[in-house]
Amino acid sequence: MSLAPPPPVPTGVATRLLADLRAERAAQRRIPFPPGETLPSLRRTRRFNYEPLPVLLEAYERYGPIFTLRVFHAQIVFMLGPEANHFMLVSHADHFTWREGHLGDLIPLLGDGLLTTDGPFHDGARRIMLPAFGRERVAATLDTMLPEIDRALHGWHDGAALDLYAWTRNLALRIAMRALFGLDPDGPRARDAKAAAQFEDALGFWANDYFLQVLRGPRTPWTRMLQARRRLDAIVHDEIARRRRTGERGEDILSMLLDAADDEGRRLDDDHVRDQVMTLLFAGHDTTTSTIAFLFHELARHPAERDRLLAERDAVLGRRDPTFAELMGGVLPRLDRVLDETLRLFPAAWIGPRRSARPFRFAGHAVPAGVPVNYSSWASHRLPDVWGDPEAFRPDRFAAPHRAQIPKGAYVPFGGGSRTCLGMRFGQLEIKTIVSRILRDFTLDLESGFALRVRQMPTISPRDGLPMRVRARTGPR
Ligand code: HEM
Repeated sequence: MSLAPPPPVPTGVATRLLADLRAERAAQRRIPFPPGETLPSLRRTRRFNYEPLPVLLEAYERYGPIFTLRVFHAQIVFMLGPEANHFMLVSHADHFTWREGHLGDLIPLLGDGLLTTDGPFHDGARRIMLPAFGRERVAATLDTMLPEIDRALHGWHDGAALDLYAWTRNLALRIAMRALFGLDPDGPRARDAKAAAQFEDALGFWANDYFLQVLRGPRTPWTRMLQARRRLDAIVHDEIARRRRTGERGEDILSMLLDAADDEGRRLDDDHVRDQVMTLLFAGHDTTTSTIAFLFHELARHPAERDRLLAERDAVLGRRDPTFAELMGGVLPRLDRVLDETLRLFPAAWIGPRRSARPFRFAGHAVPAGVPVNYSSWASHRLPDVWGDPEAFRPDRFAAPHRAQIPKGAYVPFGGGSRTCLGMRFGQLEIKTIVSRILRDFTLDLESGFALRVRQMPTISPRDGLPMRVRARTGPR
């Protein structure tokens, strides 16, 4: 027995645009939107597309924790700050849907995975998948990560120049291919090596300017994305069929999902397994990669923090690799704080797009049903009335006495409530393992003159990569 899939969502640009406009008009007739900037503006739209953070912070300053901005064609309600995050993620999470929000744009690539579904279908699938992300399962992935990191570090030497973002992206994709799909990029099956490239091709769609994303027809980014999806699907379905036929199973998530069932014996059918694994790849790849790049960017700009981190690593681990318990059990508190602070300044999944499922009130304003409502961890993490000196990189804000003073809902890099990031533990482990392994032998400096620019689609990442210079560490440890 499998879960009944949700109804399809139209993906045509014109259909979606018209549906948005109709929903907006119907909603507005009943309840006016919260105050804000609601007239169409190409300038605002472009600015939001390229630098959303200042746009959101300026609007917060002007209108408070709830406001409306017209971006592209649609009026979008934004809710920022601790109370807003708690409202959307925890206390009133059932007032919002994901599938009808902008995450629905991902359906053509991801299908009906956790990011694009709601209600019993989502909750049932999440229950079936949860054991695959339990402590022991995630701990076992360390055996996949460490050799891959060693392989990727081969060739690093004192003075080498590299794009750390591109390096990490390649490494994280190889880890994901093994840990999620059980595919071996160096194995005898040539198609295993191709899967990563197809996925990158498909993902490239969201890196296009929005105005290019809406184009349809031959040779458009849309068509290229669909072609890459078809090729990737062929590989994944072939692998699912092979595992079903042979009974072969491994430590990877795909293997687990093929046999997983909930208490009532419900299972994921093959299409659903495909959608979920693709969703995990999508949700985990860019987020992890960007976080590592941002972390090394901040360490390079704050040598005193870097030195403290190196001292901790050397004292606890010397030259050996960390264990899962050490990485995840608070034995390396500096590493934990540096990661927390990196995710405060640069929470990769920076926006949580939803649609209101019913009318509600927040902070004295009414919001109609059926309209886009977003929270933003990125903007919430930079509010000056919540975070002292919000632009400064200060890992010690997460040290024990200060951490307790962070208001509930203020810090949400992994979302919150019953839909908190499913891969949080896996992502944290991967990031800490890679960072800690690099720091065993190397430090990294920014190329002189480099100035970080952030790209925001679909997750935030360094727009121009991260050119860095390797310095080999010397001396006993
Ligand atoms: C630093 C790394 C990561 C960050 C910052 C991050 C952040 C997030 C956030 C903020 C959400 C909630 C989005 C919302 O509320 O709209 C989320 C959901 C999710 N993440 Fe992550 N993520 C990371 C790594 C991963 C990894 C490695 C995986 C998978 C292996 C993953 C899988 C998921 C899934 C499946 C969901 C949807 C959960 C649900 O709706 O039930 N994430 N993530």
